Amino acid sequence: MAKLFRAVIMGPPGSGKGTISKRIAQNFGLEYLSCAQFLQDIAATKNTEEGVLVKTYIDKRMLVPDHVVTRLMQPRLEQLSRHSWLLEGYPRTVVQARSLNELYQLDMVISLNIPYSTLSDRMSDKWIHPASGRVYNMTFNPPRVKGKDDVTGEPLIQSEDDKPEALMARLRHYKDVAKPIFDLYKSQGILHSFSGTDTDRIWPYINSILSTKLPAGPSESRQTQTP
Ligand SMILES: Nc1nc2c(ncn2[C@@H]2O[C@H](COP(=O)(O)OP(=O)(O)O)[C@@H](O)[C@H]2O)c(=O)[nH]1
Ligand SMILES: Nc1ncnc2c1ncn2[C@@H]1O[C@H](COP(=O)(O)OP(=O)(O)O)[C@@H](O)[C@H]1O
Repeated sequence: MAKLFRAVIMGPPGSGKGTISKRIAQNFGLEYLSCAQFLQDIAATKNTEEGVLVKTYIDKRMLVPDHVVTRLMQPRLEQLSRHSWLLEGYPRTVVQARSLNELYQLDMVISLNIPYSTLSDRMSDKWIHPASGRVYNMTFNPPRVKGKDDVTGEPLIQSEDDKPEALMARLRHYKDVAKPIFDLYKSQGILHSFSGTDTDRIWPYINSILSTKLPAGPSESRQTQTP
């Protein structure tokens, strides 16, 4: 069996992690696991102490404590142990990064470096379908019918979190928390940063570097969600 590939994608909110992850998963047949989606699914479906705890943090827009996320992620990653994967939104703290390092040797960490003004413009154009987490952008990937989710036809909303002051605070937080994670991955020689204002311009660089490490594959990809 070919060596399995382990990758992580990082970037501030709105930097295009989800958009690029889907392209990577489609082109290279990796399993793509969004930690936020995974936690949201647990909060929505698991009526356990852990599910309720996770929901409390998500509702308060606070990071779920490291030991809880790590405990939940470990068995999920175990399920994917025979696949190559791409993680989005995990690790989010250096403690999570160290826990992940103890379990897996990462091959590549992709960091998206997008200017604030671009993030802010994107957010003002961003609409979401709250029930599914599907994300639209009125210029980049508009819904088929204005203001309606493509799958359910339900109304789309704009999130309070994406308004300018909230975005600035989230960005500041991201920078503080991500810095030691970058230092760690830099010291391992696996950090690759991509800068720019357009996903479509960054994508060819990511695609070409991944092509040197991975065979382009018939897609076994799907976004992996709840266990
Ligand atoms: N205008 C524009 N919007 C983009 C671009 N790339 C992604 N988006 C949109 O920006 C928003 C954030 O992208 P997403 O992939 O969800 O970023 P994430 O928060 O890092 O996962 C979404 O509404 C995307 O459709 C781009 O190059 N240009
Ligand atoms: N790696 C993680 N560690 C802790 N909490 C997380 C992690 N990833 C996601 N979350 C939780 O999921 C929520 C939604 O995550 P996300 O969609 O990335 O939005 P945000 O950019 O507002 O954090 C976060 O507010 C947090 O409660």
